[in-house]
Amino acid sequence: MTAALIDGKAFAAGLRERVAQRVARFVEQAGRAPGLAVVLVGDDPASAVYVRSKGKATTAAGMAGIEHRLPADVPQQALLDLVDALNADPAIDGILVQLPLPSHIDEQAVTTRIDPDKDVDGFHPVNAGRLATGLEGFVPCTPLGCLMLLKDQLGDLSGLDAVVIGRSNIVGKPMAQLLIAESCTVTVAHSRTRDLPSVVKRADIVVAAVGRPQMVKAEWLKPGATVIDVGINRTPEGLVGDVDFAGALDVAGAVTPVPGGVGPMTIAVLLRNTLISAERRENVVGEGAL
Ligand SMILES: Nc1nc(=O)c2c([nH]1)NC[C@@H]1CN(c3ccc(C(=O)N[C@@H](CCC(=O)O)C(=O)O)cc3)C=[N+]21
Repeated sequence: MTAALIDGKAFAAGLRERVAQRVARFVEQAGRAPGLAVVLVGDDPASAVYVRSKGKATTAAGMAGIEHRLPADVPQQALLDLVDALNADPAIDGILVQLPLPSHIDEQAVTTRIDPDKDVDGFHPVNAGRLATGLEGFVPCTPLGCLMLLKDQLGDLSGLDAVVIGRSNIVGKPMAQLLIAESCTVTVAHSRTRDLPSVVKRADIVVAAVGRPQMVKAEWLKPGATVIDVGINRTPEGLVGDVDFAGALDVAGAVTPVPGGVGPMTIAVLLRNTLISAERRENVVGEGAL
């Protein structure tokens, strides 16, 4: 084994600590805690687990976490009405509607209903457009967490060859935008990409976000590459990423584990985004780096 392990869990703990310190300053100045509303529709056990750990992390950072649970058969209009109420509530700085939603609900209708300036997930098309054009806005938590790990590991990314595997609106596309903004040469690969191994071979940075267990093989990697594994796949053998982790350890320069890599960063960045939303909404100048 030659690769360094990228300890996302430790980095996320540090970020949560820095957020908590700035939250304390915010509370002094604004006279209230930042508020994050999390909406969970139905009772998918995996979603319930994420929502619970989000709730715990929110409280630990000194923020107010408000959970709304709706039955799986809730009419779409009732969900939209709840979003409207949260948009109008001055104590709420961030709104997260846990995805996926039941199939009778149009996810786009819900995502676009959230006030873009409370959209701490960064899923609203206005925030996607802001990211694409270099305007300030909310950036989706998972790709921003990946970028933080990359910059911590590599410093300046400018000129590096980056391959993003996956083109989702939630991870692949915003990840590519972030890497373009860092002056990487970015390739976005996906299920129709021809000869993925040779595309990956060129990359100094590989971000795997496909949702297929251990799809990215160690032999594809350029020796010394930095590998960020966004995949969280539940298999009979346990939780595994999109990368052949054991193999990558012998080829890569650095690699994120699953669990303990990108996942914890997603929650830490969510708290960061919520704090920044609160500071903007109350005109509080944040002090101390995040
Ligand atoms: N509107 C919305 N925003 C989200 O950000 C969102 C969502 N919907 N729906 C579900 C996915 C999933 N997600 C994760 C968060 C933390 C871990 C995490 O902390 N994982 C740990 C533990 C994994 C485990 O044991 O299950 C790890 O990777 O080490 C994983 C996944 C946020 N999501």
